[in-house]
Amino acid sequence: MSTNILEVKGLKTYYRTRLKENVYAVDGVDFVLEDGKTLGIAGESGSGKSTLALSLMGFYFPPLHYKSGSIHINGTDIMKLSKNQLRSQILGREIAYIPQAAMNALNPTLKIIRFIEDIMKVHKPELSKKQVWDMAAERFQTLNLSTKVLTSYPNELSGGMKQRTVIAISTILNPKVLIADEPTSALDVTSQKAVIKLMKDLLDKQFIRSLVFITHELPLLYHVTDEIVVMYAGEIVERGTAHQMIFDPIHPYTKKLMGSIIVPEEGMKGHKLEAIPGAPPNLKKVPPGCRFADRCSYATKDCKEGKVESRTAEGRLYRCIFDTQTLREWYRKEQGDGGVVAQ
Ligand SMILES: Nc1ncnc2c1ncn2[C@@H]1O[C@H](COP(=O)(O)OP(=O)(O)OP(=O)(O)O)[C@@H](O)[C@H]1O
Repeated sequence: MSTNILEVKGLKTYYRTRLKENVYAVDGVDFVLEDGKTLGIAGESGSGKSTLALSLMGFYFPPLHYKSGSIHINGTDIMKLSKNQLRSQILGREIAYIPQAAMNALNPTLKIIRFIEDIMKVHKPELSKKQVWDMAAERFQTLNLSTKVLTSYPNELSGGMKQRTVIAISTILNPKVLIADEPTSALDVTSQKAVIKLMKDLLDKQFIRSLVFITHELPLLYHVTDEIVVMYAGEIVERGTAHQMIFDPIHPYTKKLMGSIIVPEEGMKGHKLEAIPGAPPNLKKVPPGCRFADRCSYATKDCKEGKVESRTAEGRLYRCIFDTQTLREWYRKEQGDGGVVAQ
C-alpha cells in the first residue's frame, strides 16, 4: 500500500506587509505526494510557488504567516510541532529544502566540508571528523562529484558545480523528500542537465525517495517528475501526469503556459510562440471568480463572478467551469495556437 509522504489540505498562508496589507500568496492548496513519487510545481513568477515551499517547511517568520489548513510530513502534523521539534525531527531528516539561489548563500569563507561537518554536529554528533570526511567523500564519489570540491571554497566552484554541491550537502542525511526551488534557473543548459542528472541519481540510489521540483519552466519537469501541478495566483489550477500536462493541457492557463515557452525541450516541438496577455491579479484583493478569467479568451460572466471549484476528469484535476470536451473543442478550432506536441 502506498503511503503519502506529504499531505497538504486547504493550506492558506499570507504575507503581512509593512503597510498592514495581506498578500494571499498560498490560498487554499491541496495535494498529496506519495512515497517514491516526484512532483513538479510550475507557474509564472509570483504565482506562489516559493511561498508554498516555505509554507510546507513550516518556515513561518514575519512577514509570512499561517492562516489555515494542514501539512502532514510522513504522517506528522507539522503545525503541531514546536520550532525546535521541527528542526530536530523533520528538517533535513524527513524533508530537505533548497531555496532559490541557495548556491549564492554559501558562506564564502568556509570550505565545503565545513558545511557537512556542521550538519553532522547537530544530527550525528557521535561521528568523528574523519568519519564525516569518509562519509562525505563516499557520497560525493557516488554522485560523480570530485572529492576535491570538499576542500574548496564556494567561490572556487563554477555556478553549476556550486548548485550540485548544495544539493549534495542538503541531502546528506537522506531525507525522504527533497524540495528544490528553481534549482536550474540561472544555469547554462549543460549545467541544468547536470543538475537534473544529479536529482535522478539521488532518486535512483535512494538517497532521497521523493522530490518536489519547483520551476517556472514547465517543460523541464517532463524529464524529472511523475506529476505536475500548475499554480496561478496562489491556487493550483491543474494537476496531472507530466505527459498530460505537457502534451495535453486542459486548463486554459496551462495551455497558454505551454504556448509561451521559449526553448522547447528535447522531444517536444513548439508551435506558434505566444506570450500570455495581461498580468495575474493582485494577491492583496483577489477576484471572486476564476483568477485567470481576465486573461482567458474563453471566459464568460460566470467565470468572473461565480466561485470556481476544482473538478476531476480523466484522472486529472483542474479548476475551470468548462468540461474537457468543450475546452478541447475550442483548442482544436484554434489548432496551432500555442500548443506543444510530441515529435
Ligand atoms: N516578503 C514578501 N512580502 C510581501 N509579499 C511577498 C513577499 N514575498 C513574496 N510576496 C508576494 O507573494 C506572491 C507569491 O510570491 P512567490 O515568490 O511565492 O511566487 P513564485 O511563484 O515563487 O515566483 P518566483 O518564481 O518569481 O519566485 C507574489 O505576489 C509576491 O509579490
